[in-house]
Amino acid sequence: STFGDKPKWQTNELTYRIVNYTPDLSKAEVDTSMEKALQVWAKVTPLKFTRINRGTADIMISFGTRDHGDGLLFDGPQGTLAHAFAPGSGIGGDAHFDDDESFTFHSSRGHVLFLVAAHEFGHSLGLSHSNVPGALMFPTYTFTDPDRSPLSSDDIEGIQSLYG
Ligand SMILES: O=C1CC=C(NS(=O)(=O)c2ccc(-c3ccccc3)cc2)CC1=O
Ligand SMILES: [Zn+2]
Repeated sequence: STFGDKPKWQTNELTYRIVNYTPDLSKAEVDTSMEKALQVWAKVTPLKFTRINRGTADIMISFGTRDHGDGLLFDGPQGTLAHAFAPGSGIGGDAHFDDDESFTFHSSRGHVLFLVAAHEFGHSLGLSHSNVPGALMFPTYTFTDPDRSPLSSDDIEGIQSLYG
């Protein structure tokens, strides 16, 4: 049935594009953060992510502030760090990061871009929030060692229920 089904991608081959960059990190650090964040999900599903550098990708990744063109305004420093859209055409799957925030590469001061992106890409793939504290899809940010997978068993069960 179509009613009530959580939206998901109808293919396992997805493209992404990093449309612009934040001054907080080097270009290479942003590229690495996004690649690692997608790999978190690719490791536990049949999903494959391919980067494109022009044109329209399934997951368009961009940094912006305040009114950045999707009608959902960012709120300046603190508050919302990012948002992402559930699977679908057009803006579906896209992830936007609030450039009034200070993102960091791996220190526990500031928000680790890799962790925020991994959470947002959970939404881009069709996940909603988890009620398990410490889960990657829990609504509040918690710093975890970026050298380890941030996925809890609840996150893995959630994504495998969609793309197992
Ligand atoms: O669904 C929502 C709505 C509210 C959001 N608030 S946020 O941008 O401040 C945010 C909060 C927590 C995270 C997060 C949670 C767990 C691990 C890593 C990041 C990411 C963004 C972001 C979000 O994804
Ligand atoms: Zn969220």
